[in-house]
Amino acid sequence: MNLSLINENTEVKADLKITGSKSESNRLLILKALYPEISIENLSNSDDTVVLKAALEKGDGLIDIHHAGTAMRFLTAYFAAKEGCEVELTGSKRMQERPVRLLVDALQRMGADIQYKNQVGFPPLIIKGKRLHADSVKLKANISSQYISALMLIGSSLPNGLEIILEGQVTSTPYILMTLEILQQAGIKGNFRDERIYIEPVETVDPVTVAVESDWSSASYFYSIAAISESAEITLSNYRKDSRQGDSCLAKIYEHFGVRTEFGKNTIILRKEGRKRSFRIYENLRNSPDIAQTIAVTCLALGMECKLDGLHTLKIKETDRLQALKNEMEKFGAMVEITDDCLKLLSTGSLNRDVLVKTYNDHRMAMAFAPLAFKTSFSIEDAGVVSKSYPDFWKDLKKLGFNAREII
Ligand SMILES: O=C(O)C1=C[C@@H](OP(=O)(O)O)[C@@H](O)[C@H](O)C1
Ligand SMILES: C=C(OP(=O)(O)O)C(=O)O
Repeated sequence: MNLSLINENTEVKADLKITGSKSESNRLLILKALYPEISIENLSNSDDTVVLKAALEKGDGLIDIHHAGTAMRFLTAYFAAKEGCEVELTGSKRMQERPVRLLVDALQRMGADIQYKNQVGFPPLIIKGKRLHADSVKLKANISSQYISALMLIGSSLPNGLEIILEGQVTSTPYILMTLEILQQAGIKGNFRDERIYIEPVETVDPVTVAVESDWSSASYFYSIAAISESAEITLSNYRKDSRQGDSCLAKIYEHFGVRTEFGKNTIILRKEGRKRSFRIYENLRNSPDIAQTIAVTCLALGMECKLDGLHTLKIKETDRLQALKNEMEKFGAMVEITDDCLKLLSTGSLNRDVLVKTYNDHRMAMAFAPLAFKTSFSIEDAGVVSKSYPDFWKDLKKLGFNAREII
């Protein structure tokens, strides 16, 4: 499905309830599989959560998790430690290019039986679940925090718990802290000090209900909309000021673009307050890589320059996001430079019209470019990709007055 987009209504007022965080949901689903006493509220309706839930229910044989990175990494650890199960864990063509070697190596050192079906280091994986006995494991921490979270999630089910010693510069740290906080909320003790994580062994937990906060990465597109609009009052629920999602740093970052966040009881209200504060912004996004595309496109729409760095993980996500951003922003007339971990938007003249934005099977490409509809008319290819994290995205955008029309 390709969508043509335009929004001539530059004043937005809306009230939306965004689906639960897929990161929180996917952690809780793994924990619930280990400890059925856990109940979950506000579970995400994203494809990535739906496939993870189905995989846990299936439990053996061929399991295809499509594009879901957290599902691939969390399930690798989960099935490796599940005695007696036999699974071939695979995913989309892109998933078969996203590395898992560091995690598989660590699990193998812990006694796991995992083999690569095709290329060493990449899915599909053939996993024969075993009781793992290791107490301690070392892991390089600069490629993906998902490997670390995967081990943390199974740590408490091992006889002596698990110590994880992190090597190198830790990336996406808030996701590790999110895992720890969710474990603690479920009644599992653990700590993370310096480069060492420790998760205590736990056989059963007391019945507990954990509420998933709505997804902050999904909220980023409304921050961008507020920034680009003439006036905005967008109420989003359910959000908390003391969020465990690192992308809640949006509230601070979007002050540069004149967007103020008001925290209510379980809502945030985004208001456009006058003009952007500068013509150039610099952000290191090592701790919040998923909002890089949103911020880059906000700058493009507002004719601002930006330097975004700490982006070394973007090349191994749903697509090479640095290259994809450069390709698509340049179609609008921007000058963009990229390196292995940095994107610089150098200048934008007047925005070209009638561009076709490619999405590269990446939900965030579609959603990040959508707010540009305030400034120019263009189309988005394969717009259905948004369902990976936010299936109702286009429906919600229409509530804000966006004209999104399906084209052939
Ligand atoms: O643990 C998680 O839920 C996630 C961790 C991050 O990945 P990396 O640690 O690979 O950067 C993030 O980009 C991804 O969308 C979700
Ligand atoms: C990178 C992402 O997801 P995953 O790694 O779980 O596929 C994302 O949602 O932006």
